[in-house]
Amino acid sequence: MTDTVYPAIACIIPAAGIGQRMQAGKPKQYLSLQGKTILEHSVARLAAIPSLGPIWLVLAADDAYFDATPLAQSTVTRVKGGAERMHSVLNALHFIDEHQYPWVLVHDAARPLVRQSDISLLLQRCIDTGHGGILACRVRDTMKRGERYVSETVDREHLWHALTPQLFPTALLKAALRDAISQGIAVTDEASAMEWARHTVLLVEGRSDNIKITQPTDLALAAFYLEQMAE
Ligand SMILES: Nc1ccn([C@@H]2O[C@H](COP(=O)(O)OP(=O)(O)OP(=O)(O)O)[C@@H](O)[C@H]2O)c(=O)n1
Ligand SMILES: C[C@](O)(CO)[C@H](O)COP(=O)(O)O
Repeated sequence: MTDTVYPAIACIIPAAGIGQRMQAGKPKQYLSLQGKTILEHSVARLAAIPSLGPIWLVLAADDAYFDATPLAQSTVTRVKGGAERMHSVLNALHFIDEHQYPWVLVHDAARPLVRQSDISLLLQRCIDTGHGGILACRVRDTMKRGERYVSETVDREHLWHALTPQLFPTALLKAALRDAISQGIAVTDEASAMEWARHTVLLVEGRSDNIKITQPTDLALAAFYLEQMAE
């Protein structure tokens, strides 16, 4: 990390999901990866970066696991989650003063493998340009549209997988997320709200091993990637 001086950046980690697709019997952010919970890994990735400010951790109102993790003794601020990810992020934004923290970074608890080098690149590109942005990786497979049959092959030339972290000016994200949600816009990530509000969103190419733990096979893949990182 260079000694670049950045404006104060608040961090939000949405961790209030139930991990239904993981079928693990507990929220996937509390599954173990090399002896630590996925949540601990994701928090540690952000906490290791000096340029990032305090963390607002969004937990389910009925979370029954957090207090048993070492994070219960950490300095993270807990916020109550909402019905969907977008509500959880907006709940956290309500506690973040945009004058104190002009930028906010949002990172999924379910993405424990993000590299500091990728986060540093995102910070640099966004703060240097003044535009918010997202880590993303290019689509490498041929993309099809359809259900039971192919209806279309989609040109993948300019297609990306949106990842996290996603980094935006706090005031702009607050307004965009609030307005998009109130108008029923489908918001699956922060960038969707910012695009809807017609703000520029930078695409910052990141590593494809910054996977989101979503389905059962992802845990073994994450363990493999983590071992590769240690070497
Ligand atoms: N109401 C919600 C839903 C999701 N998340 C968080 O948003 C991130 C990405 O969401 P996803 O991968 O969909 O997690 P889940 O919603 O738990 O997964 P599923 O859809 O399989 O239940 C996760 O860290 C999850 O904990 C959240 O904070 N609040
Ligand atoms: C935010 C995100 O991780 C970007 O790819 C993704 O949109 C989360 O989607 P999910 O359905 O909530 O997992």
